[in-house]
Amino acid sequence: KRLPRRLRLPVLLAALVLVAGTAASATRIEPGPPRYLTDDRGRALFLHGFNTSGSAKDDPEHLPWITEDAVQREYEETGTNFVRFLIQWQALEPEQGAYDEEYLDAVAERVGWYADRGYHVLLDMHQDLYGRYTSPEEHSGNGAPEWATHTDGFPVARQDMWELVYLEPGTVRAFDNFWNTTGEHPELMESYAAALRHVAERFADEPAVIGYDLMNEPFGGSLQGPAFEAGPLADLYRISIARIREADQDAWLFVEGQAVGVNWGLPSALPHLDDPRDGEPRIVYAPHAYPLPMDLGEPYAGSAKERIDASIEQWSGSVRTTAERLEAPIVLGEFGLDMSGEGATDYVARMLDETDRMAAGRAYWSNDHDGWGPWKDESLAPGPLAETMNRPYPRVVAGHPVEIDFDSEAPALTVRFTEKEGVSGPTELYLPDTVFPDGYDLSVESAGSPAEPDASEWDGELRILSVETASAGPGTEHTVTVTPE
Ligand SMILES: CN(C)c1ccc(C(=O)NC[C@H]2N[C@H](CO)[C@@H](O)[C@@H]2O)cc1
Repeated sequence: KRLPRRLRLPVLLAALVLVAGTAASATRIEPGPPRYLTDDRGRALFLHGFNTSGSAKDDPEHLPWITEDAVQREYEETGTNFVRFLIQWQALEPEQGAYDEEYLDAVAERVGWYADRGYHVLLDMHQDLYGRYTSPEEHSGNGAPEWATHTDGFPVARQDMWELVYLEPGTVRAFDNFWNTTGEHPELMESYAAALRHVAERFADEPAVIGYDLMNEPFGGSLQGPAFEAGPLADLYRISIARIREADQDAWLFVEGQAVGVNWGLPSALPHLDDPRDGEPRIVYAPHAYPLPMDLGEPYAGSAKERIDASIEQWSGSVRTTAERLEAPIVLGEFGLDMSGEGATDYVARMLDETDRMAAGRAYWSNDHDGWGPWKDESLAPGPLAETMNRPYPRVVAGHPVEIDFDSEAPALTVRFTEKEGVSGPTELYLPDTVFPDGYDLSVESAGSPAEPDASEWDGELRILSVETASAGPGTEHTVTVTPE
């Protein structure tokens, strides 16, 4: 992903031209009351996992490399509870109106591997470069099927840097036809939404499928910034939400702003999206984070580290602004880097701290064998990323979360929450053996005074500590702190 030096300025200028309409002062708001996903007992749900997987883009069956053994190993080495699982429109609907049920069977088999291990699965309708039919062979274009790809004869040239294929005339035209910016293809967005409904029909009764990421890294073609995000992108989301809700009233629906500019930290102009379901809305804001200095090849170290930290601060403020507008919880859908770079594990830990502070979920990009992932090689020997992701975190919190903090120096995991009516069950904490090799010490405070938990239980196999705090009435603040014995 490192940009050749000679390409850095033109790429930056090209991308900034594209996002000119997006630029807006990223007003940082004070951390507001975090919104969060909830489980079937009303507990706040925290998602911690990987994207699975980039390899699906080039796989002839459009499936990720993962095996059931690898899912088991992932839990053993990282304690994750979440997977952003890539699916593709071209595999789902290779011919218009004809869905490939064998593909969905294969997806369901893999969902089962995660379900059997207590994972939450987000099915990500993935695209890069619109699809296979708009990108030269060596670029991993994926997403739209051939029948939905209309380049109108405009060229798509090979590029030294895959991202630049987005700017090719044929790619831009394919997107302009999809968004109906050309006025020539009003049917494509409806077809896309119908495909999402078909997936929802298939998994509506699979409790492990927590929801759907409606489109990966949307690109507006010749329409960029607010005109795109508040225009056809919001329209696609409204149509897709309506179609999915015809099949599934309970899935969480994850929406992204455009990738360009927003991945770097500029605010998204995505508008509030209504959810027609009965009960609380279940829309999730799912941004990606790729700080621009790192996209331009800077390591998270030395003089660049301060600039990257400032970029993360801007990103965090922009994300909060957008999530507040959407009245939605936040799940960071992608963050990642080449783990061979200087400061790589520090960057991952920084993003895990940031999402803890935001009460946000996160999925690292990705679990591939490409130098970015957690495995040293195909033997699934864990590398430095696995060790960094294998970190204490709350899987569920029995109330309204106020603070999630893992202090790696102490070390200590602190979870603070206010008691809420309608919530049942314990707070569940994942405690890796690397931090708690000889057990743990648990302390509980309720309304500021030491308290005894009603119950606590340790599952040594899954390394999960369940803590039942004694009820002291709605609004009471409870603090659970765990330190190594
Ligand atoms: C010019 N455009 C539209 C553009 C440029 C760069 C990215 C990108 O790096 N994305 C970050 C990662 N996300 C994808 C998978 O979703 C990975 O392939 C990228 O590394 C996206 C879009």
